[in-house]
Amino acid sequence: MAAIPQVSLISCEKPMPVIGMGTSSYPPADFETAKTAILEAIKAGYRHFDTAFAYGSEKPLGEAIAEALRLGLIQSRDELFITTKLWCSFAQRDQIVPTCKMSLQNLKLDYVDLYLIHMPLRLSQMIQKTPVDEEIIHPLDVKGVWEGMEECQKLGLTKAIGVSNFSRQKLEEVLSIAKIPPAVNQVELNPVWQQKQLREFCKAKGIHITAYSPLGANNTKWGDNRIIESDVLADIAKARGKTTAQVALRWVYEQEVSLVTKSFNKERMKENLQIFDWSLSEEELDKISKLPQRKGVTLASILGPHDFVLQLDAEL
Ligand SMILES: NC(=O)C1=CN([C@@H]2O[C@H](COP(=O)(O)OP(=O)(O)OC[C@H]3O[C@@H](n4cnc5c(N)ncnc54)[C@H](OP(=O)(O)O)[C@@H]3O)[C@@H](O)[C@H]2O)C=CC1
Ligand SMILES: O=C[C@H](O)[C@@H](O)[C@@H](O)[C@H](O)C(=O)O
Repeated sequence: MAAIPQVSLISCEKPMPVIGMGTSSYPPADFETAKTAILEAIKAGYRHFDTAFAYGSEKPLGEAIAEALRLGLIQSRDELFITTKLWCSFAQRDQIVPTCKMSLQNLKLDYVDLYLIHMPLRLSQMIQKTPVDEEIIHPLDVKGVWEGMEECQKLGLTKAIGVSNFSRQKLEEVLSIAKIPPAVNQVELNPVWQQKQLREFCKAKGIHITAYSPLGANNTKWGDNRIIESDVLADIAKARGKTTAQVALRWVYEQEVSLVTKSFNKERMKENLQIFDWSLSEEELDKISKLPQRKGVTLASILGPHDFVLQLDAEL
């Protein structure tokens, strides 16, 4: 297998592997299934894992890391790059540090590598299911919450801090008050939602983009099958002796972003790593650039079609 390239992030000493294993599964995986899949991913060569308080995957990830150390698959936790996210129900100045510590406890770690604000909004209740009632959705106190994130980094609870699902407008708000600028914005990015403008803005500001749902989150309740069923991608794949998924992931990587993709299937997780020893031709890139564009994963599809949420989606 070709080595996995790494990227450096601003305000962070540790480089990030450009491909990470997602851990948000649908339907939600039970503890053992998630832990076993994560261990398989470590065996397959993944060193970057993306979790979130909201996914319920912090505990199985923590257990898988402990087991990987016991088995000698890795010598030290430092060999891994672990990202987790602040859930919207804790998005208040005084709750950020305790919430980060709670995630560390779930993960059985002393620090994470990257801590992200999951979404640019606050929920005034803890939720067990989505969609949520409109009354509990509130604007984010960007200044207070970002100060809390900065405190997490200063305390050494995380090596880097960033955001997720932030539009250009929301990033500008953060940049206007930040002492530590966001290292990463994790957003949906794939051949059918290419995010050209956001990519240009982030590049100019030194904010690294990580693509989520690079395969369009097929077979989940938040995604669709436009990528996996794309004839254009399938034709390129056939001509190159690759799979449609590999063509999509390679295209994402060639946009100078990193990506997190989820597979709990042993063969597919290996397949998804085979994208670093070949490249797409100009002609293939051109065909992909002409694919019809539509956002697949909307905050409204997760939280409900409430005005405030629809407004956030429209900016993204
Ligand atoms: N910050 C945010 O708001 C969000 C972050 N994320 C993060 O990004 C990660 C990845 O995104 P996600 O939404 O899961 O979607 P992906 O685009 O990674 O797609 C995952 C789906 O594709 C299937 N799949 C994986 N590999 C292949 C393949 N080679 N061929 C065919 N099908 C394949 C998986 O099934 P199988 O497991 O059976 O292989 C799964 O159903 C998440 O797990 C999460 O960590 C995702 C959404 C939002
Ligand atoms: O209810 C749906 C799920 O929580 C889903 O929205 C998340 O897992 C999403 O992929 C995310 O990362 O935010």
